[in-house]
Amino acid sequence: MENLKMSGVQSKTPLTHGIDIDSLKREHAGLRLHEETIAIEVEGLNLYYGDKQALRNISLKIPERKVTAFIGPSGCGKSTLLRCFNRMNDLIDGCRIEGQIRLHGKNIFDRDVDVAMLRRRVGMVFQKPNPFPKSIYENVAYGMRLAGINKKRELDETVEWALKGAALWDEVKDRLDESALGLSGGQQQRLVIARAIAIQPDVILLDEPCSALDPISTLKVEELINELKNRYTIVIVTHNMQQAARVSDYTAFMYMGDLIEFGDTDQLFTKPQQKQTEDYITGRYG
Ligand SMILES: Nc1ncnc2c1ncn2[C@@H]1O[C@H](COP(=O)(O)OP(=O)(O)OP(=O)(O)O)[C@@H](O)[C@H]1O
Repeated sequence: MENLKMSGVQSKTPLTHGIDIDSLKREHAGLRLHEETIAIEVEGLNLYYGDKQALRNISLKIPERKVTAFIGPSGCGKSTLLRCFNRMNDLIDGCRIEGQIRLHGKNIFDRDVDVAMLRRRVGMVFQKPNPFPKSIYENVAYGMRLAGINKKRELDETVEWALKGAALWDEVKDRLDESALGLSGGQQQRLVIARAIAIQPDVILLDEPCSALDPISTLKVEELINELKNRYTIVIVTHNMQQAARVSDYTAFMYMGDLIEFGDTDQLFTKPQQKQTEDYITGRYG
């Protein structure tokens, strides 16, 4: 397995966080990272906010059309790493990055990369649903309009397709002209996901997408993630280890800016290779 440091835990330890991985419906047992097609390859990534180093020599490969979760205690750098993938950190004063991130082989930090285009290919959904104060329809059509698509039929078709893809169509098809702000939090989050997929990205970044949602909405978004991975590469930051175990194929455990362990989710939760990973998933810290 790539990127695993091989010292550490010898035997399986009972997991006190109650993650009963065997009882989860795992369609993806027996995944092998070295057999995957890689969508994003991170190599020797260091990131500094001013003098403070937030990411240390991170290297990992994110497989295409799978769900990869980043877990770890608060402040370990999960969101920072996620934000690198569509260069959102470019917007932060004093942020400096070394190393490479290749999206399908092309370094996203190369001078000739069009950042607006990169962000179309690598969409992002945040913790708090952030629909625009526009109609449901216009929220989903927004990215297409920005791309110069104005034909009503094309817009109608894509809006319907994206809302269906985000498992929201049935709930909103009779109120497309109403304000998106009138939707529930869970519906708003699925709307934001519909807005992201309407422009047909390659990758969807989800930064704690369920932390502001109730359990039923969370379940719907998790089901949606499971469906979307047939078409998109998904990277999710989550505080919730049960959620990482439920939705992801691969998991990266980070601690204080370091990538401690990365591998098949089942393996990481049941047979962690590193003592720090074991301590975290058994609730000894974090
Ligand atoms: N814009 C910023 N300017 C300066 N420091 C920052 C900035 N954003 C994050 N940091 C620092 O970088 C480190 C990593 O933060 P980051 O938000 O990536 O962690 P995280 O693992 O996502 O945390 P959480 O789970 O609490 O969201 C932290 O020490 C944080 O204080």
